[in-house]
Amino acid sequence: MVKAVVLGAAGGIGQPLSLLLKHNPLVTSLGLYDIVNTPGVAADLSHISTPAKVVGYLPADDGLAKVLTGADVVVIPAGVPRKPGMTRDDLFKINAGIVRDLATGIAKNAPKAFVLVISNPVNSTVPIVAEVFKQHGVFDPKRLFGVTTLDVVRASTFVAEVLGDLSKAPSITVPVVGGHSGVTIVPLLSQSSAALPADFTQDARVTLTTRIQYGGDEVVKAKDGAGSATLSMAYAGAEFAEKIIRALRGETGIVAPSFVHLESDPASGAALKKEIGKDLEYFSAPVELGPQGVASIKPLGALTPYEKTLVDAALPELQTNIDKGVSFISASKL
Ligand SMILES: NC(=O)c1ccc[n+]([C@@H]2O[C@H](COP(=O)([O-])OP(=O)(O)OC[C@H]3O[C@@H](n4cnc5c(N)ncnc54)[C@H](O)[C@@H]3O)[C@@H](O)[C@H]2O)c1
Ligand SMILES: O=C(O)C[C@H](O)C(=O)O
Repeated sequence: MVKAVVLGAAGGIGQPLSLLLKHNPLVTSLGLYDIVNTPGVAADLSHISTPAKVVGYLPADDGLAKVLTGADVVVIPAGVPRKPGMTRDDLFKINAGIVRDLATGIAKNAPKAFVLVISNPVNSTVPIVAEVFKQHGVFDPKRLFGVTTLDVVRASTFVAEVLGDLSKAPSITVPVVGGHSGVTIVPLLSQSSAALPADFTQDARVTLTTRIQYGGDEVVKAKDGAGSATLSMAYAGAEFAEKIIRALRGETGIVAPSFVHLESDPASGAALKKEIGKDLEYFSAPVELGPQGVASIKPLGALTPYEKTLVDAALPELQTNIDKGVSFISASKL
């Protein structure tokens, strides 16, 4: 029995993500929460002939507490998306408070749930959730994940495009590490499971790396004011949620990159800090998942000199983003 909950379920990501979770036979109960429209979304999804029982709540009548009760996995895509010209950090002003309030609800009603944060800026919203949990005395770093899967999905697709064969995309894996914004997104193309062409130049590698780093901007620009990636994000979020669900059901050997607290597995987290040469609290790295959440954080492995410069360039911005999330909660009255 697995109860999955989507907070922000009526939004651009929330609706297709809820559809994909309803389609997943491992989900037996699906709770939807938003400040608008969840009864309609829930009624619609509830007619689909798959096992999950669907319920939808609004804030009235303690809806947040009700939807979270019994949750095993909580996915958070609530918050505003970017418009052209904005950075993810520009969303902090609105989304930080939304994520803080939802995290407070989780801390009170589902403190043992696995929490998957999609709301941007992920590099700051994940620390916000952690700090709220700490203030409520329920923080378990193993159970908190920033969802960076869309970067991994993009990297697989773009490498398959370079190889001229999109049918390879589902089987290509490229670790993408660091964080989830601009320069903090670091694709390790040298570790792609499908080798790039032998004549692939350094210029082409830089272009491909930049495309992965700024894939989000490509969508924001194409949507021209109507938001950011929703459908590809729903796909990526559902893929990551399924990995989490399989791990919590006892399946072993599942590895996926995610933005995690480096104390989630102290030994491998300390080794990663040494590898990157900085005492960061959070970093996105390939994580081995287990029934308790983070089982271990994998090393980045051998990097090319170019990839090393990318990691070095990511570190100061990551530190700033993390500090911003942490200070937001230390300055907030919960
Ligand atoms: N991690 C990633 O890779 C990634 C990818 C794409 C988008 N995002 C982020 O996901 C977020 C959502 O994007 P979207 O396109 O779905 O936006 P959207 O505006 O379409 O949907 C957001 C939903 O959140 C709801 N919401 C707002 N405040 C809420 C609250 N307090 N409680 C519950 N629900 C609330 C809104 O009513 C809306 O339905 C944005 O912050 C966006 O930047 C992250
Ligand atoms: O680009 C955005 O603002 C949304 C998301 O983070 C993405 O990578 O598509």
